Amino acid sequence: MSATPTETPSTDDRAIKPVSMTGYDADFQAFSDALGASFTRYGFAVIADHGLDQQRIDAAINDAKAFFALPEDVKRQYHQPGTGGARGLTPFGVEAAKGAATVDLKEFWHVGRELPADHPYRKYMRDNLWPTEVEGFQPHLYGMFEDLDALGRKILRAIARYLELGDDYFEDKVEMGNSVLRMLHYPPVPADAPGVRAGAHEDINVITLLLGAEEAGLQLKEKDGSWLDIAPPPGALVVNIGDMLQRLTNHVLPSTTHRVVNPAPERRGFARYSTPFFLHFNPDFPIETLPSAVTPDNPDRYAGKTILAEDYLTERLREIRLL
Ligand SMILES: O=C(O)CCC(=O)C(=O)O
Ligand SMILES: [Fe+2]
Repeated sequence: MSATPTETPSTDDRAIKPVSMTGYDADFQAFSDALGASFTRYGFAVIADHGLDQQRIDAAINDAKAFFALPEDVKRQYHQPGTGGARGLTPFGVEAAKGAATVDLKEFWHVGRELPADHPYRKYMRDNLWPTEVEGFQPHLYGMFEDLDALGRKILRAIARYLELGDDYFEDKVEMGNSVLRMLHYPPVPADAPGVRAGAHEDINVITLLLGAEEAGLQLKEKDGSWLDIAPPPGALVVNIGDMLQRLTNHVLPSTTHRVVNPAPERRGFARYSTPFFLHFNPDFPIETLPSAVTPDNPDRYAGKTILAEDYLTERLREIRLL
């Protein structure tokens, strides 16, 4: 059916409706119900009024842009091949979606948690790398890591409420999580570019908090196989469920396939910058199906398959060519 001139072609009645973070303090139960309903339906939610300090975010994003603008040989000093891409730069043309024939059209920088000198998790987490070429990079990017870590934990309280687990269920399971902030750069796309900016994939972690998706391209896969534009309003936060939480909840909360397609011809000359924060469990957390998520209609899909978060992560990084 073709659109009549009075219709707005981009309006899709399947579109995700934003949930305002102001509801978190005003009516936590209603906020948690709305968020949980969005995750159950899409595996995604769009959060308006997230309350993050915009100046701190802008400072970090500007530093990332300055880093990506450096010469390739300077940037490559911060690439550590064979280490899972956990810290520093992963250059253009390395990461590919699981099973994909072509690589993604992106480069990215990873920041992880800073640990005290003698912390037992040091055996799982590497030290951060910090480029000396961009002044302020370290405090700005680590500030953004901490802000998103704190917001992610708040959002997990709402997810715990929705799942009737006790609001602080996730607290001690993620407090030293192996989370990473990914500063992503998708360079301008030539008219004949093969592949897509990011191939269809699911996120590995617990939840992902994504800023910067207002530059078009992000789509989620509906159950009928069609692709739905996510198109958040400017400044909104996109949150999605990752495979670890899907597994813990026996797929009650789905980890939905998503991708970033190349833009329309008039936007192909523009770079895209986005910043997912992949919130992870503590590395030694055993992911074991929640008893409350097992019902006669939804029998345990992972009976006898308890796996440590760290082992699950390693398995998945191999699949996406980062290990
Ligand atoms: O760039 C985006 O909007 C999404 C990126 C993404 O899905 C990812 O890096 O896992
Ligand atoms: Fe993703």
